[in-house]
Amino acid sequence: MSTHIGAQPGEIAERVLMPGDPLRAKWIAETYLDDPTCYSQVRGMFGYTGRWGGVEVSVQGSGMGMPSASIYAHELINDYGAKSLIRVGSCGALTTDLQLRDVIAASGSSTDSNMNRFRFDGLIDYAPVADFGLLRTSVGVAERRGIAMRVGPILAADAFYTDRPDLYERLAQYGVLAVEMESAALYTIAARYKARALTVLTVSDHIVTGAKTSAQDREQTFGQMVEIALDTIVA
Ligand SMILES: O=P(O)(O)O[C@H]1O[C@H](CO)[C@@H](O)[C@H]1O
Ligand SMILES: O=c1cc[nH]c(=O)[nH]1
Repeated sequence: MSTHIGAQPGEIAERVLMPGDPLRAKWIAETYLDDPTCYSQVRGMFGYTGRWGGVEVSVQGSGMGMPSASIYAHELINDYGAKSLIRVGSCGALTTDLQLRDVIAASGSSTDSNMNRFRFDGLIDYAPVADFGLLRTSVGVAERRGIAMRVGPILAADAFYTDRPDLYERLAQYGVLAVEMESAALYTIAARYKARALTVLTVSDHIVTGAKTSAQDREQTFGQMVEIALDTIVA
C-alpha cells in the first residue's frame, strides 16, 4: 500500500474517477460499476475498482482542497500506475447563465493557491489545463447522451468561504464559469507525471443567486457528470 491508499499493487485501474467526497465514490462504485470491490478505507477515503462497459475503472475519493487531492493524485499515478484521472466534483456557479445541476467540463483552472507559485519559485504563473484528448472525448460523449455540458475555465480556490466575493465577480467578467477546490492541482500533477486529467463538475450551488442543493444531493444525485466521466475514461 502507499502512504494514504490501502490497495495492493494491481488493485487500482489505470483509469480513475476522483470525487472529493468519499461517500460519492462509494455511491458511484455501487451504482454504476460491475463487481465493485473496495480496495481502501484508509482515513475513510474510500477507493473502489469495478468495470464499466467491461473496462476496469477505479473510483478514489480525494478529499477537499488541493493539498488533499494532490496526495491522492500523486500516489495514484506514481505508486499505482494510474494513467487517466477524471475528477467528478461539485462547484459553485459564478455566472448567471448557469443553473443548479448544470454540468461543466473545466478546460483550464485558475487558482489562488500558492502551490504552483512555490513550484515555480514565484516566477511563472503556470496555466493548469485539461488533457485535450479527454476533454474532446467528453464533449462527444455529452453530445451523444444529450447533455448540454458547458466547457470553459474555472477557479480552484483554497477557501470554500471567501471574504473576497468581488474577485469572483471579476473572474466571471473574464469568462470563469465556476469555483471548486481541486482542479488546478490535479491538472498540474497529471502534467508533471505524464498522466491525463480532466475535471467534470455539477453545479451544486450558485454564488450569485444563493441557490443550493443538499449534502445528500451532492453525494448521490449528480449522475450525468458520472456517466460522462465513465464513458470518457473508457473511450
Ligand atoms: O464535491 P467535491 O468533489 O468535494 O468538490 C467540491 O466540494 C467541496 C466543497 O464543498 C470541495 O472539495 C469542492 O471542490
Ligand atoms: O468549492 C466549491 C464547491 C461548491 N460550491 C462552492 O461554492 N465552492
